Amino acid sequence: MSHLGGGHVSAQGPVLILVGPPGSGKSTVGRLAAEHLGVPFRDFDHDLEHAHGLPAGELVVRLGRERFQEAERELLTALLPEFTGVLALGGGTPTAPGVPELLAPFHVVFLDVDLEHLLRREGLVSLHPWLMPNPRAHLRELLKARRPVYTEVAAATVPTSGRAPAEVLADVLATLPAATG
Ligand SMILES: Nc1ncnc2c1ncn2[C@@H]1O[C@H](COP(=O)(O)OP(=O)(O)O)[C@@H](O)[C@H]1O
Ligand SMILES: O=C(O)C1=C[C@@H](OP(=O)(O)O)[C@@H](O)[C@H](O)C1
Ligand SMILES: [Mg+2]
Repeated sequence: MSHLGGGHVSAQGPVLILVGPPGSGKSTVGRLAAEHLGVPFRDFDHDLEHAHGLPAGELVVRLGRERFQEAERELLTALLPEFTGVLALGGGTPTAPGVPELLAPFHVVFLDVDLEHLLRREGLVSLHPWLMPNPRAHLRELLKARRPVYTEVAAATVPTSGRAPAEVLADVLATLPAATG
């Protein structure tokens, strides 16, 4: 259970927010969850791309991590009050300064994955050029550093290693408060 969120789910804003490392399945499962719930789906990486004119993975390289995170916080601040569907965040978004506080009123679920399964996920390096030159070492450190942050902002953690998106979806839906689940 999140210390920041404390289970206070806001009536306004996204009904569900997915967090987790790149390749954990936030976009895939988020889309399925929105379909199941009959609400709109929003991929935060696409919002960033739309606002800044470059795919999120390239934007990290172009702006550097600090300015990328400022851009993320700014966009998220604008989006949260006006979007009521399912939101898949970027993998690094919860680690941007100020973002855990922004997420606190909402129902956040952490999609967890272990390193070996993550490395097998399709398109990982081409979508995330900043993982080069050693994606394995980079992801190992990234998981170690970020797991506490994901856990802190989320009300629930759903394991995804070796599990199909439909199985993950069922677990995610089961975490929702009764009125929306
Ligand atoms: N549970 C899963 N098992 C295997 N592959 C998955 C799973 N979830 C997603 N994928 C695949 O992994 C890749 C990354 O998924 P994506 O949803 O884009 O992750 P994220 O948005 O968290 O970066 C995609 O090729 C997707 O089809
Ligand atoms: O983990 C990260 O730092 C990032 C993850 C990406 O999103 P996905 O997790 O949806 O791939 C994207 O926002 C950007 O490349 C940075
Ligand atoms: Mg994604």
